[in-house]
Amino acid sequence: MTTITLEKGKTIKTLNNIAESGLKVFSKGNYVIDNDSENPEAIVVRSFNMHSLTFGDELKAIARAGAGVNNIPVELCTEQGIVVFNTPGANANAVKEMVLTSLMASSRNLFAGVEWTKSLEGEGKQIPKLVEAGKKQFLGKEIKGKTLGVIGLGAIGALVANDALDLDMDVIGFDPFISVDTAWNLSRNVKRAMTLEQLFAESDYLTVHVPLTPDTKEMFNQKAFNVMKPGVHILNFSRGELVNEKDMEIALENGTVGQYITDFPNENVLKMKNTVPVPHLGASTKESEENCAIMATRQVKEFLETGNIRNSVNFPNASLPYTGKLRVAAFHENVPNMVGQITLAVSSYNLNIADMVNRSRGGYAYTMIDIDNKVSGEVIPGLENKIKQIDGIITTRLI
Ligand SMILES: NC(=O)c1ccc[n+]([C@@H]2O[C@H](COP(=O)([O-])OP(=O)(O)OC[C@H]3O[C@@H](n4cnc5c(N)ncnc54)[C@H](O)[C@@H]3O)[C@@H](O)[C@H]2O)c1
Ligand SMILES: O=C(O)CC[C@@H](O)C(=O)O
Repeated sequence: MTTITLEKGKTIKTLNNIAESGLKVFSKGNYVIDNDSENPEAIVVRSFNMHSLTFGDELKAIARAGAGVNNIPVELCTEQGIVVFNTPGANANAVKEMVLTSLMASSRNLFAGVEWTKSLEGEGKQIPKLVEAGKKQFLGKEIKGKTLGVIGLGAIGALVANDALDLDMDVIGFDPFISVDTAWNLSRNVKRAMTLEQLFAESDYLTVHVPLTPDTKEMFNQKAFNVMKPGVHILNFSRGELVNEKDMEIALENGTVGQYITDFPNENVLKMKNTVPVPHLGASTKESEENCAIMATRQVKEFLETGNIRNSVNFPNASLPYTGKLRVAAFHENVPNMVGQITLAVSSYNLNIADMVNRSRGGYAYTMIDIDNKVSGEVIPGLENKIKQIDGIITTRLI
């Protein structure tokens, strides 16, 4: 356990191995990293499943050093006013490199070939002869000129799609919610599929880069396999639950799916034919772990120290330049007259507003108000309590 203690500290807990360069972010300021804490102010996590945890009343933020947040009870956090961050794009290059490596290696039957070669240990001088005789069982396919279907054109999918074009593949993509930023970065040579079925029908290789949501869960199922080209290779570096395992097992047995390369092995997956189980290595590079950890911890630190929110998956993003004067930060229901009531509470203490921001997201909103005056210590708890009593306020901080 790493412990960095300065005077009275804000407690940060980590639930997975977080790169030291990220934790160093907390060495400036009053922070204690205590992985045994029952009531931390912030948690930094990677893949640890947080669904059965209960959260202490000090918890203000959870930062996922990575992309997928399906291991975090995001809705519950929102209801409790806990901001959840992730680190968009910070591990995208690592995953892209892993996808392209696996695409080529599996197409050349490299994994199965190497495994077979190792089984020849003990055959002594016969090995070269056995290799030449046995290699025909691993005859591969070149990816050049074949079609790669990319589902989800976000940070990872767009990188994969662009680089696959450079490998002389034809690329077809499907993403009904593509962001403007990604659309700008995507090569115009990536063909747009209008439906998932069209993409399934045209692809020799499929790679999936979508979050796990109720909409995407088990998107690879019998119905999908029915329209795919026989022998298609499927790469899943997103989440295991995107695949209906029973249907995948049958599709592998009858050759509808030629190979299934997955970063999410389990007991069933390990029993399936023609499967390449990878131990969740997609984002496991030094560079990616550092990028994610630094981005996650910086976002948490900024939020705790200034209230500013960047890259939240449940709160609206909102920031104001921090002047060091008193700031009110309130998370509340997105209903009429909340800002009016908060500013009324502020003016009841005869305080002047220097700056403010109010942003909403779905049924919730976040308001930050900067006070112009020097505020005495006694005013702060009174003002905080007054704001907390407003109907619809979920959490309030005076920073
Ligand atoms: N194996 C690993 O180590 C690893 C690492 C990083 C991310 N991931 C997984 O990959 C996922 C994608 O990561 P990212 O960084 O590219 O995320 P991202 O948010 O940048 O991109 C996701 C894309 O999926 C699209 N999308 C959402 N629903 C869709 C649907 N129904 N059909 C088609 N497209 C849809 C979105 O519009 C978005 O463009 C993550 O959610 C995570 O589960 C795994
Ligand atoms: O932390 C990891 O190693 C994996 C991260 C990955 O699954 C993600 O969603 O970003």
